[in-house]
Amino acid sequence: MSTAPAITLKGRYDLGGAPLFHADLTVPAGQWTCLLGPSGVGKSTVLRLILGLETGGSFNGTIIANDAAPVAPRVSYMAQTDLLLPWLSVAENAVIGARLRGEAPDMARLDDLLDRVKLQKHRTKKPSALSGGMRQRAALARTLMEDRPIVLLDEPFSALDAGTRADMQELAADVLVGKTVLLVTHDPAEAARLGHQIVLLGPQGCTPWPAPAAAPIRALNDRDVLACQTALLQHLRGAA
Ligand SMILES: Nc1ncnc2c1ncn2[C@@H]1O[C@H](COP(=O)(O)OP(=O)(O)OP(=O)(O)O)[C@@H](O)[C@H]1O
Repeated sequence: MSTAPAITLKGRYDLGGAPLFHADLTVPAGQWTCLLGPSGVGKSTVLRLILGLETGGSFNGTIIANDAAPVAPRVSYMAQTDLLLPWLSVAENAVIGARLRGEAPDMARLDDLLDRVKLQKHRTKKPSALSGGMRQRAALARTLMEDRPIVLLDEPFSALDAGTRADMQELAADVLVGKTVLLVTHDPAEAARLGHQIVLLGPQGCTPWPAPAAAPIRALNDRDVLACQTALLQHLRGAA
């Protein structure tokens, strides 16, 4: 798999004939960038634009990787909705990418990931037999099965209880070392823990927010993490 590139998205996005946001976002190579902002500002749209998916609006600008190769074919994407296929089991859903490409799935990797997302004993169940948090972990396993250099995550831990959320953050940070990751989140604590870079998206553009100095993934009780999440929450409350 190719080296993780940096990605730059620059331009204006219009929805229904009016501008929704201006963006000048650089996602550094091999690092986590956490994107926050009010509901409806366009965070998921940014991910869909990078993927080249339909958004309902129009983008006038550029999305480029610093190695000049196309971005979309190198992306692994976890959407806000789990997009699990209801007729497949947890394990079959997790390897759907390889199956669709006509490749043999890496079964050792699958076993390891199902252990780590705590779904090993549920691997033969269909999505309808899972809780919301279990479904989200199944979708996370499917995303992590794809060994892609660019990973786009749209609120991937939002349905998880607090303890499992912390565990899954640590799993994702471990598995995605060296990848270029763009994480959309509403959780200031998550951004303070995971982000090499934290960016706030507003109608006028992207504003960097200072991340704690230590390298991610940071301890939950790290003093700088706590200070960062508190300041970020205060700012977001003020901006809402
Ligand atoms: N397919 C679509 N067609 C038309 N409008 C859309 C479509 N998808 C999203 N929108 C609109 O685009 C705007 C931005 O949506 P988006 O989902 O990107 O916001 P967001 O910042 O991710 O919100 P949230 O934090 O609530 O998930 C919203 O006004 C939404 O209603």
